[in-house]
Amino acid sequence: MRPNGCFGCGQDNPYGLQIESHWEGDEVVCQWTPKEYMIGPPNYLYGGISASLIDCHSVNTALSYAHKKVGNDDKYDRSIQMVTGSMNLRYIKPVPMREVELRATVEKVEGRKYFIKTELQSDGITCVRGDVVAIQLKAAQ
Ligand SMILES: CCCCCCCCCCCCCCCC(=O)SCCNC(=O)CCNC(=O)[C@H](O)C(C)(C)COP(=O)(O)OP(=O)(O)OC[C@H]1O[C@@H](n2cnc3c(N)ncnc32)[C@H](O)[C@@H]1OP(=O)(O)O
Repeated sequence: MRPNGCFGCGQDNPYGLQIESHWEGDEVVCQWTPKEYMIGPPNYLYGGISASLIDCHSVNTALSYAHKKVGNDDKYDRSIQMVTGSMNLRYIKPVPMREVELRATVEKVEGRKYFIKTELQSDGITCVRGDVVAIQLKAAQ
């Protein structure tokens, strides 16, 4: 997906998080390591960064799923566009300042709405859980 300036996943945004998400069976997975300055409480990741990670990873999960639904597994179709409609987060445990893993599944699709469940884990422990509704833009938008 290039050029891509998205703050979450854009490889062309040097100030962004530059996450890379990929399918593993029915889940979309991403490993990512924070920079030191992304700290919030002492020793722990800033909560807004967790939110951004979950946001982008979830919307990309929906975007990729929408491509798969029409039999397109490998080519980015710019006519399929997805935005975050809503996001509900539960911060269960503080996130240590080391590698995290995001794991997302598509719960259901209703029309243009994609309901995504994403967990942010540290050492296999779920620290943040997100419910995201990604909405596919109407073709004319
Ligand atoms: C050059 C190449 C580049 C290539 C590289 C690109 C890579 C790119 C990677 C992208 C990865 C991005 C990852 C970050 C994602 C963001 O950051 S996106 C930015 C943040 N989000 C926004 O700005 C969204 C702003 N909101 C909107 O634009 C509009 O409100 C929406 C969400 C499109 C909805 O408008 P609409 O299409 O007119 O929707 P509408 O017809 O009213 O409703 C459709 C359905 O959705 C429901 N709905 C509407 N709004 C909501 C809502 N907020 N919550 C839940 N449900 C809703 C309605 O109830 C309705 O449901 P049904 O009645 O059909 O059951």
